[in-house]
Amino acid sequence: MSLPLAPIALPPLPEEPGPASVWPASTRTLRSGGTAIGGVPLAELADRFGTPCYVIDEDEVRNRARAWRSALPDADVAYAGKAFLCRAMLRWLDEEGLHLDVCSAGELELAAHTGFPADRIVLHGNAKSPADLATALRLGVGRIVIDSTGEIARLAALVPPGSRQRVLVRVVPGIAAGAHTAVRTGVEGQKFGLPIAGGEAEDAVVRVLGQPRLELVGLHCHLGSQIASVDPYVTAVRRLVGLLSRLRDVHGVTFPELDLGGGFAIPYRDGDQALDPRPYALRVTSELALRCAHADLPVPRLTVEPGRWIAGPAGVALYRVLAVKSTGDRLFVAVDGGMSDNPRPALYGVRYTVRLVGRASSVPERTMTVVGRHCEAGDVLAEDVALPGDIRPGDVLGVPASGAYHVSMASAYNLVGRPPVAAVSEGRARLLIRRETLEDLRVRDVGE
Ligand SMILES: Cc1ncc(COP(=O)(O)O)c(C=O)c1O
Ligand SMILES: N[C@@H](CCCC[NH3+])C(=O)O
Repeated sequence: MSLPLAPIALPPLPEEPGPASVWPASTRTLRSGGTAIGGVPLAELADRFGTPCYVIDEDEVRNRARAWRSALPDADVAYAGKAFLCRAMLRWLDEEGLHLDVCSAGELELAAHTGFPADRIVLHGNAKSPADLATALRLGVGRIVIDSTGEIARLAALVPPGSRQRVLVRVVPGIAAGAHTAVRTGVEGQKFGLPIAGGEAEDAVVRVLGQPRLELVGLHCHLGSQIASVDPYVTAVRRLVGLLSRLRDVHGVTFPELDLGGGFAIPYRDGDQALDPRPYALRVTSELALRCAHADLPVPRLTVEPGRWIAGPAGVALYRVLAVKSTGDRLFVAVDGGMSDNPRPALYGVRYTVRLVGRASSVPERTMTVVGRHCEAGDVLAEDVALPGDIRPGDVLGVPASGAYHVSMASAYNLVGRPPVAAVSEGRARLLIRRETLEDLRVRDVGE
């Protein structure tokens, strides 16, 4: 078991934050020409665990969790488990003092199983099942986020007599932010939350206040994902404080908490914009203090919910080249994974970085497209990337920024089996999640 690391000292904030790297901070180029992470050569990991394989740098996860905690020492930092969850990850987050955002009974049960404190868990979901709500109440989660009006009485009826469940109401502030329409949740016309503009948010607050078994502790909003600018969050603070002010004026209530969700951008390729927690913290907390002072409201305790920002840059996907093919004017490098372990290029058109990580090459680079092994022409992992011209079957390729929304969104497409996850730290590697075997897939098939 590794001990918690000493708190990292963050360097003073530069005027203009420099570009963030797409590789974990522990990445080194070895004398052999290969690449190591957490002190472990990636080629060694590919041999030991097979490919495709996901590698997660424990110290990178811990340092990124600490970056948010030290940027916002008076706030709660709730890691969004949907980005990537497993028992070891939960332990690291618990040791780093984070809270946890879950959106299903499955994520909740896993957290409970590892002993993650239930009062530090917040349950989300636009369509929570009876099992989600029952599990949340049985385990005693700290907060449940109300996402629709119909959910209010349904939840209240499940709360045992004599107790109260703390809840937040998720509101839609009418702010378009995020890298793709599929991940923009701050605007009206999508399935999450209750709009401020249409009055649905205020109506829900009034209904929750009418339920003695629910304790409304504040508002929640989540604008979307891959947001690189602090501006939309500052606008969200203004709109949410505007609603808080109205709720106090009209209904005589004030709340102790405000949850601004996550969505903080990371780079996938050199030059991509990333969100830095320090300017976020500075601008969001000063805007909140200012707006609350103007409205004569108590300043609520802030919660943020980073998922991708903590897990994404800590993960590297490893693939082995199976085929190299030139057709027309295009050069394709086909690897042994693809859209079943990384659906993100197909879903959102995301562009990734790829590096030859197992050996050196002095052959000049050529532009090629790295594709997966699945039965779709759209199974492209990285379009038009520069790789050494002598790439050949057997080579190991590494794809950084793969720690969030890959393994957690992996599928059984073509029955290839989901990849394993190995953790690296201080020169050691250990398996966290084993590969899904053909036997695992077969045992679910119980009919004739
Ligand atoms: C409610 C909520 N909080 C937090 C997150 C985490 O988002 P991200 O991983 O982009 O930080 C999500 C997913 O977008 C979400 O739906
Ligand atoms: N799954 C998305 C983002 C949505 C996050 C959950 N609300 C991604 O891969 O980027």
